[in-house]
Amino acid sequence: MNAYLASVLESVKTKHGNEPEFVQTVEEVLSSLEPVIEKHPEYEKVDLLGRMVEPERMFTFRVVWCDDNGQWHTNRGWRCQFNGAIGPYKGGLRFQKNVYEGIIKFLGFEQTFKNSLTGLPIGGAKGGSDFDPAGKSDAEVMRFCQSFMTALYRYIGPDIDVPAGDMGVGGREIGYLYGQYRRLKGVWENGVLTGKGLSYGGSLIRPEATGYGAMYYLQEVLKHENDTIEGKRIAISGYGNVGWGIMKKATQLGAKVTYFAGPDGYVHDPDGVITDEKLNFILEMRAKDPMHCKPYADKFGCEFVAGEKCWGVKDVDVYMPAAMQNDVKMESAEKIAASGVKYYIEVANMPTTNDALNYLRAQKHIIVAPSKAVNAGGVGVSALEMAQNSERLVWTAEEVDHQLHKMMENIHKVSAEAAAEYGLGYDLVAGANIAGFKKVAEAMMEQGCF
Ligand SMILES: NC(=O)C1=CN([C@@H]2O[C@H](COP(=O)(O)OP(=O)(O)OC[C@H]3O[C@@H](n4cnc5c(N)ncnc54)[C@H](O)[C@@H]3O)[C@@H](O)[C@H]2O)C=CC1
Ligand SMILES: O=C(O)CCC(=O)C(=O)O
Repeated sequence: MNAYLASVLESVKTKHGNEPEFVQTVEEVLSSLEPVIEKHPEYEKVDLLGRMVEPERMFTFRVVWCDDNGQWHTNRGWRCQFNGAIGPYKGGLRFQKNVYEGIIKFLGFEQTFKNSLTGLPIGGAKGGSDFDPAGKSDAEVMRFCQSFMTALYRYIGPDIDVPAGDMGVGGREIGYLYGQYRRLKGVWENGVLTGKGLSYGGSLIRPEATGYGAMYYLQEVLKHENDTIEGKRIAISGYGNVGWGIMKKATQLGAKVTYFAGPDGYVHDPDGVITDEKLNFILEMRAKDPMHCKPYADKFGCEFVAGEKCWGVKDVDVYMPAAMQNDVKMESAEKIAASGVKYYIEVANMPTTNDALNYLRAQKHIIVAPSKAVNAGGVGVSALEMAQNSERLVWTAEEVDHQLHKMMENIHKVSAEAAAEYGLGYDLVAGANIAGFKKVAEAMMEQGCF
């Protein structure tokens, strides 16, 4: 690694030794940037990379709420406004027990490059809380969200910072958050949040956008390989918002999800999750209990393998981890490589550890696509929601879907072109990092040092 890159990485490791996920993503991105840094020695002079790995600001706040039994609880909330060089800060909120600064920072860093790849004017941010919505009543979630927004509302706005959903934050939470924002500000500023309900400014297709976008990206990879989507069998992890979108779009395109994994094990449905009955059951199942997918196997008479992941199954054509970070470690990567599968398409944010990712990229028979490109359709449609809110218009589902499709084609194209420009062949991982980096770097260079 070039000396400047190595020194930036070393300093991140020293400063953030207790935030391994953040160190991991920085290492992954920087390891792709060597040829760009060699070509642009001016970046070192202004310490562009040193500035890029430091959030513009990050804050922590107390969130106090009362449960249905009258017991009060104290959680922590965070917002990390990572990089605003190309647009207002933009990125989701994650409510999950294990959330801490390192998770929020890793997600904010990834978001900066992902948002740049969409081609739209949105900077990178992320936020969340160590609050776990699982098992809480609607009233408890509402009180939590109201308290969270009371702490956050001064620091966000349609032209400042626009949160959205991520794990544990869906339409219900966004509704409560927006209600509290409106109550506190006394203005109609629905562009302050995305992923809203349709009755108050949400965009058609936003709930499906990340999964649909991932499938459109997969189609571009298949086209590149002179292959087609028809009949492809897909194994995924996660059956949340993103997994469900993949299942729906796969069915529409003539492919099918035949394996899906949850925290309790994995389901094998050789017929595929393709009927409305099955897709709706998934929605109900996750609303009731996001930790168990076995009820699907019980209901539809499929095989369920408890406590295992589906990485390594042989009768699929595509793997798409769509649950959480570091879901695929070295041991799973070896099984995936041994299965002979050709397409490894990351969907969740950073679903693969760096050693596993590098191992998979080194396999000649596997094409690896990186999450920050593949899942960018979600935030991309969030930006389209912001555009609709600004013009006070509502676009049709066809219009949004069309724009999403074009966006995903373009993300694949610019990533492949960036890799080719630096002599890296069809390396979609490096290509996405370089293409995402270039726009942010140019904007930072033009705006001066701060
Ligand atoms: N919602 C969105 O629009 C976007 C989400 N993402 C990323 O996609 C991933 C999934 O997000 P969502 O579907 O929105 O979240 P979600 O909360 O709706 O669903 C997460 C899913 O992961 C499963 N899961 C949790 N722990 C697991 C474990 N240990 N093993 C296997 N499965 C497990 C849950 O059962 C659930 O099905 C996350 O990494 C998120 O950051 C990325 C871009 C946009
Ligand atoms: O829609 C958004 O603003 C953010 C989506 C998100 O959380 C992500 O891209 O990881």
